[in-house]
Amino acid sequence: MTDSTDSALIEARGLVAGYRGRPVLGPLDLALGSTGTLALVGPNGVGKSTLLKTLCGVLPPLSGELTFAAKPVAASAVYVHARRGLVLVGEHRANVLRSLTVTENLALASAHHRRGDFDAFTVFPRLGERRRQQAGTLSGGELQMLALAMALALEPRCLLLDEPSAGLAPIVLADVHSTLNELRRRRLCMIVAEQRPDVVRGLCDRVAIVGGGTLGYLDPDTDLSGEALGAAYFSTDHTTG
Ligand SMILES: Nc1ncnc2c1ncn2[C@@H]1O[C@H](COP(=O)(O)OP(=O)(O)OP(=O)(O)O)[C@@H](O)[C@H]1O
Repeated sequence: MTDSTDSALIEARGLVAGYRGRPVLGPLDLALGSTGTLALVGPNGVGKSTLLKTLCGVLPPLSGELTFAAKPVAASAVYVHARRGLVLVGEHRANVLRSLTVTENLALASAHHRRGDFDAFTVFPRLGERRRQQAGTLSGGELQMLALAMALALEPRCLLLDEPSAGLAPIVLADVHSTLNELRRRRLCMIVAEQRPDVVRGLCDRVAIVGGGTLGYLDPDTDLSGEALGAAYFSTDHTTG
């Protein structure tokens, strides 16, 4: 189930994640190649966000080793990791500055843009229609699109997404889902944390249930509907992957 560690873009060994010395998750191992996609599913409070924040260097690990592109991920500001291509879109879209317009937010993100050929308004035409609107007045779906567009402007090598479905109506969610599918087709490395397994169905080549302080890997063809997921959770070998 584990990608070859030789080619791992992001790799954790004996990683323990938590806050102020108190573990939430771990020790766990994780290795994902440069075109790998991994879904982390599980209910509220099991540690999905904690793991994403730790993997992207926002939250220092309590112990263990963590590398990105074969270099240690040291605790430092988000932009330092983003410059290396490790980009988190957090649950509360904190990368979006609410008092700035859509265009201004995209300009800020593009200031770090390496190639300059990412056109947010082609990928998200709806954002083009709202370009002069203050981000704080966007709908939940539009805000999610802006957060995603700003992350993509950084040309990530690995994109970490926390609850992309949060607060979205089904029709907007379909848009976000098709964007994520397109990113997968372009072979972007992604880790997507979701409470809703239906959101990640077909999106990732590996699926791990987060629970009991570690990850339990599932067959990607596993039925991820509610009851089946519960059964899988209890039958899964929660060993490291
Ligand atoms: N800043 C923090 N300080 C201390 N404990 C925290 C902090 N943030 C989260 N926790 C705790 O860590 C545990 C895991 O929370 P986390 O947000 O990672 O779970 P989650 O699986 O992402 O849940 P959700 O789906 O609700 O976002 C919870 O018990 C939570 O209370």
